[in-house]
Amino acid sequence: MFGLSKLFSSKSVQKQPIITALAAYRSAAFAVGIDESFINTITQNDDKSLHIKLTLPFAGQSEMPLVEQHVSESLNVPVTISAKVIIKEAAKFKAIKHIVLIASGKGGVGKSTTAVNLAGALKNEGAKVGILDADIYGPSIPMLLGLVGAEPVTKDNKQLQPFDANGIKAQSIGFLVPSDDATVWRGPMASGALSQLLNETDWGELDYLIVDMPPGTGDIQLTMSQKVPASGTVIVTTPQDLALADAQKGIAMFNKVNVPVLGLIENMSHYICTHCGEANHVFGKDGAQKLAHKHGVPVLSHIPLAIDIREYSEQGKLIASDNDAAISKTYSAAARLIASTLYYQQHHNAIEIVITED
Ligand SMILES: Nc1ncnc2c1ncn2[C@@H]1O[C@H](COP(=O)(O)OP(=O)(O)OP(=O)(O)O)[C@@H](O)[C@H]1O
Repeated sequence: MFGLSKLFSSKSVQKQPIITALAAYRSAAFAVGIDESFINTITQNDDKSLHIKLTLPFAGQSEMPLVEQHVSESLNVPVTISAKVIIKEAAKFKAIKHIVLIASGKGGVGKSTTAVNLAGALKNEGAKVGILDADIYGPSIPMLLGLVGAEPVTKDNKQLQPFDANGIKAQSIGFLVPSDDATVWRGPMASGALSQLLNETDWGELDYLIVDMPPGTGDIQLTMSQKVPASGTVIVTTPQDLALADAQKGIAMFNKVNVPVLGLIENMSHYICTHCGEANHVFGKDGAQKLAHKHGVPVLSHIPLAIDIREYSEQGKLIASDNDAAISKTYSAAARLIASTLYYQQHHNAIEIVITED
């Protein structure tokens, strides 16, 4: 994409070893390495140390310290990397590049908690992010983002202004409709309200809009999924058999309406004992993995059952945005993987996924 000569500020820099080292980097999100086309400039300092500027086509900034370490060890010189995220794909809806549905087969598995924290993590990865709470049965995003009591504001009496929750643009069906009314909703009504919120909110430019869907796989969820031009869905489940059986119905529903299932997130996957540090599989083990394998989709993350997650949520704070909280790394890794999957889904020639029996 760039003329190679333009990449290097000094003619004496050996280009190929740097390109090779970047290409050889491997992680879940950068499964095929850092492509040459991501390189913006490379500068060599007097002391031979290198500074590499990258433009990432998906949200993945926080992985750069690991890339620095890898390239530095490969070349045996100190390396610093700065990266900005520019998603070049065409917007799929207004100025929104990707809409990602966060769904669950049944209620109470931690879908909304996961949705807001993924939004926070995507923002930390350098992306412009919004969240739309479409859970008509119990819109909890305002509470999770500390926006309880906020009143929606319109611009020129036409467009609804999204709320700003620490840089995340947020909108909720709960601001418009009292949740008690949801019990009498039908599919067309719910999907109409969702379309209205999507259309009439002044989202501006967004890289990722996370939609917190109502739990379940009935008529309402089906109609809503058909209405949204989604790039993909993430299904949240717990390891319990019942939740997994419902998650399976979720996969079937999204297959039916041709929304790609990006993967499963196993929430409340295990509990780390605060005394001995051992992982206890309170609700069962490997269930999501088996389900994922059966349907040829990945497990994007195993999020532990953690008191911190609940406590932050109750205070309207995002644990994923607190770099000091160990769990934030789990949400970041999941967010990078979702962003990378969305990118490679469109640039699929670049990657070949082989699923083996072991
Ligand atoms: N990993 C976790 N560790 C501890 N508590 C969690 C975790 N995930 C979610 N919770 C807690 O579980 C409860 C249910 O979570 P949440 O509201 O996100 O579920 P949900 O699937 O969106 O529910 P609903 O389907 O009713 O909308 C909340 O009290 C939340 O704080």
